[in-house]
Amino acid sequence: MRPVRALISVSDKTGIVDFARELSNLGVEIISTGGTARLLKEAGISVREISDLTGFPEIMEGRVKTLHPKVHGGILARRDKEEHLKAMERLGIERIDMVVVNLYPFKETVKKGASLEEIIENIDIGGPTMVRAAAKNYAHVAIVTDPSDYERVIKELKETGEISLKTRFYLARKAFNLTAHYDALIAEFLYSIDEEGNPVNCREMRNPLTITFEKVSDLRYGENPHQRGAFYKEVFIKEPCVARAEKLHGEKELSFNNIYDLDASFGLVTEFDPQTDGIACAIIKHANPCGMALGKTPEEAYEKALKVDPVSAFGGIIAFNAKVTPEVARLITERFYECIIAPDYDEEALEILRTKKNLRVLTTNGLDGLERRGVDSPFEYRRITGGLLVQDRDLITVDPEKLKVVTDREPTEREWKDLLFAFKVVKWVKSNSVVYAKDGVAVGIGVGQTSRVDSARCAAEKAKMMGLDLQGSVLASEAFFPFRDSVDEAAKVGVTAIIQPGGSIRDGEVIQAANEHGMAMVFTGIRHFRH
Ligand SMILES: NC(=O)c1ncn([C@@H]2O[C@H](COP(=O)(O)O)[C@@H](O)[C@H]2O)c1NC=O
Repeated sequence: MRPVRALISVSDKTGIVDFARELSNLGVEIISTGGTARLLKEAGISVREISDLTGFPEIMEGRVKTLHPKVHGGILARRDKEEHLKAMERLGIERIDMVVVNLYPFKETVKKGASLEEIIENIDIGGPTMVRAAAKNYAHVAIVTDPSDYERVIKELKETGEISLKTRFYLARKAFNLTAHYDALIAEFLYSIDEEGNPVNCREMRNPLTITFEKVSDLRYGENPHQRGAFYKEVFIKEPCVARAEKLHGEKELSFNNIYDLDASFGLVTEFDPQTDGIACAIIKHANPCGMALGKTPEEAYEKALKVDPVSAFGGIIAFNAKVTPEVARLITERFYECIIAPDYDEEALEILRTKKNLRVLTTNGLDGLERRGVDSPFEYRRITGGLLVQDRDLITVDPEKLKVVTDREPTEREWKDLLFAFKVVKWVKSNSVVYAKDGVAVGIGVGQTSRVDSARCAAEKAKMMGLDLQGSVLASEAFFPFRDSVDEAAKVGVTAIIQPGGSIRDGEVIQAANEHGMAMVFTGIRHFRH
């Protein structure tokens, strides 16, 4: 296809002057809208105003400028159909062979926190209509939506005098991907507010579901080297998180597994408020913590976390809920870790960490309070073959007022502290999970066994191997105990208090076991399965 006429209407004017000049020099007539036409004319390019083509002025502050049969007839006409060509001739419709459009900056307008009125005005109507029309008619028309394609188009035109079907198809696919993304963003925004523009705190599980993401980068591979991988992020996410994190050091790219583990590590440490709960350090392997502790300083939290399982910690991911200090940075560089993530770093700490070539250092540039988490990203998505499971993120926190002591004995103050700590940690351990805790350290972490009692046994075994004493520890279970066996196991190693959701038909038996062992037991009424 050799283009005779191009319609140019762009919001992002990057590179448009050079592109239009090249087209014009190649003999293509340029038609353009308001601001674009002005810019091109100022650059000395010969431009015909859209109103000259339509015979109709731009109206309603630009709400209607290209929405006209003379525009859409010129784009949509099939050049291989007699009837279409006759209609063009009869109605004086001129062919438009190339459409160069990019859309009103809806995303940017939302992101800058503009008023609802301004956001609505930035929903482009004329642009997507032309983009879709031209993309539909890719057999005859070229649709250019991305400034990074200008060079390719000009090169092809100069070399062959035409834009090939292959290129037109490439451009058309890209164009529909753009309008789909654009409309998905509009829908996403509208589902996040009420009719007056106030944020809604519970979003609908809509049908159909259109979700859209922006590509952050390609990855070297997926979970395994034979799987391809890429990393995408939500467009409107403001919450400090891994998807928005900034890499401060480390040449090596983050891998698929690194990103997944970083997410688990940051999720776990941000369960804890550094001001009220203390400084949290988590060491993660394969999305499970192999070390987790609270401390008064990052170095104290780190040293305690490391003791939980220094063998597994090798090559792990470390996270903090507070600023990384030079003291802890020094300790970290003594061992091999893949990545570290924290809300902030001391300058000197960064310098120390930078001496480790392969360590990737990430910052989330801050920390949201728990109450803000999930506001702009409320859902969790899990793919199954041929489908998608959607659920609210597991953001519930235990309300101490609603906890129920079910045993004869109440937990002591020290036990209470550890119980609440352990229940937050166990939420981030793959089910079936149990966590033994003592003085703010997860001294035994029972990960992902198919029976709860196995998790309890494995964690106790491991603690023993690591020389950690479970005497006087507490135990948290992410789901109820179906039998009394785990309670008996816990008693054997010296557990004195247990926290669990409750709700089993054998709760009576389980409570009786706890009473027999002189333990305190607390029901949360909240289950935290994690698959
Ligand atoms: N209303 C219309 O008919 C219309 N036609 C094109 N636009 C958009 O107007 C923008 C360009 O405007 P200008 O050339 O005035 O700077 C482009 O992003 C284009 O997608 C329109 N704007 C919005 O719907």
